[in-house]
Amino acid sequence: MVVEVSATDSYDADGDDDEVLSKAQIPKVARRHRQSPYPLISVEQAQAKVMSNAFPLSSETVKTTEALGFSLFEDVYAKEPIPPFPASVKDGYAVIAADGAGPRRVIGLSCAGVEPHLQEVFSGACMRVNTGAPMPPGADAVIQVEDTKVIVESDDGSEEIEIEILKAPSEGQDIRPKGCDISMGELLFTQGQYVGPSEIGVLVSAGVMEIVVHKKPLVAVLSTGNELQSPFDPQLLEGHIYDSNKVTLLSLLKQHSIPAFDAGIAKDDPTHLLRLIRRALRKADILVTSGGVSMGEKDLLRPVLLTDLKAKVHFAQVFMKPGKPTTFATCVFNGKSKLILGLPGNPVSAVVTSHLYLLPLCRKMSGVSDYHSTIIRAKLASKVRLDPRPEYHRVTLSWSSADNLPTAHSTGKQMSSRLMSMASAQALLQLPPTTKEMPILPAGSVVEAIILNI
Ligand SMILES: Nc1nc2c(c(=O)[nH]1)N[C@H]1C(S)=C(S)[C@@H](COP(=O)(O)OP(=O)(O)OC[C@H]3O[C@@H](n4cnc5c(N)ncnc54)[C@H](O)[C@@H]3O)O[C@H]1N2
Ligand code: MOO
Repeated sequence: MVVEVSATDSYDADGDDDEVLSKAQIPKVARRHRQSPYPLISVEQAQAKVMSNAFPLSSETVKTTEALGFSLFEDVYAKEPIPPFPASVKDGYAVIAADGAGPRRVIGLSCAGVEPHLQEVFSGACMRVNTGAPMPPGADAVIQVEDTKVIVESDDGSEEIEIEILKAPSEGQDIRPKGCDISMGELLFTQGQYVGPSEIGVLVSAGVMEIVVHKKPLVAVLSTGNELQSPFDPQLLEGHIYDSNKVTLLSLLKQHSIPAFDAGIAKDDPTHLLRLIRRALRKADILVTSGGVSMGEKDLLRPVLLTDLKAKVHFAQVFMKPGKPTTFATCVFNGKSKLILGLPGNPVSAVVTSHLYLLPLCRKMSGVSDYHSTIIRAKLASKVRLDPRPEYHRVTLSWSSADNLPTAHSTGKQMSSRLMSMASAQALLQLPPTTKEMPILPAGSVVEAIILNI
């Protein structure tokens, strides 16, 4: 049984890709394997093999404003306190709390965006303040405008001369002291933190305008199969289909801020496949292919990887639906480690396995410490018939405040060719394989669900 083929040799890609010929021996159709020579492993085992082969990449410095989707290479500390000055929380009046309730003379205005007022608030006086404005010296409380009334105004009503405070303020009321959100030098985020929109906001507000991040892996996406036509071809030829996997996978990677490029469509010809793989591996850290990994005589990926690229195939059969023939290999190409995920060609299989293997792998290689997908529990809206393989059933989720768990609604027929089942999906239910005792899960059953797109 072929289980793992050693990759001690490095593949040297010198020479023109257009000249190279595959040496892969493709078995004659009558002599092909009738059973896969690879053991059927669990999803957990497959994930562990993929993750243990993720290799760290180097770091780079980026502008914080352009850091969305990166993860921090090192801990980051605040360069400024937030707020940088004691600030009013309300539109109202800066006062001295000890003066209590009663009349006050209005001596001026401190509004957001001006330098802290030099004029001091003294006993019996107050200063108008806006939300976010610096507190004037002398004042130790803010009284909101709702708790005051005007006693004397200027003739034209454009100035308040005297007001009455209706409720006695307490010291510190409605003031954000300097550094109360974040103090100067405080640890903001530790290394491995994913940089999302709010992290960028925190960093910029604390004066951190550049950060050191992990480089992201570059992914090449390759489709395989003679039946495939580019979406840019004006007319679909007989017996052909549009290559939807490549654009779906490229879009998925884009959605997750992972850099990726189109590596083309390989014909069912080992030499053409090898040429496109070589071209892709010259640049990419990870090569993702779809199709050509099952039991057909045109399933050429593994022979080419093993023979021509001296790759080590870690697994090629996973006990899951969809995604059974998912293949994972590693090789050394031009002296550099490369990871190859051979996803099944069926469109749903390619997307589901991307969520289970490709995205966590990319997150881990991008340095994200929490690279696992989020899993919740959900209740089935209706019964489901279980499959002999553990199934990743596509669902939408709804929430009613009367329930303690979200409800999962199937997206309909779950054939791995029907991408519509994935189109509106918000989660993948992790259904157990069928047993004699339990062929069906009844409505209301609670199952675990992988949340998509977060
Ligand atoms: N004898 C067996 N046959 C099959 C088995 C098996 O265990 N024994 N497994 C089945 C399962 S499960 C899957 S999944 C598929 C996977 O096959 P391949 O990965 O080899 O994919 P292909 O045969 O190349 O294509 C399958 C299907 O997907 C369409 N396809 C392929 N690429 C694209 C693309 N880029 N865009 C859109 N659609 C694509 C292709 O035309 C086929 O219809 O194998 C089963 N067979
Ligand atoms: O495992 Mo295949 O991916 O069912 O269609």
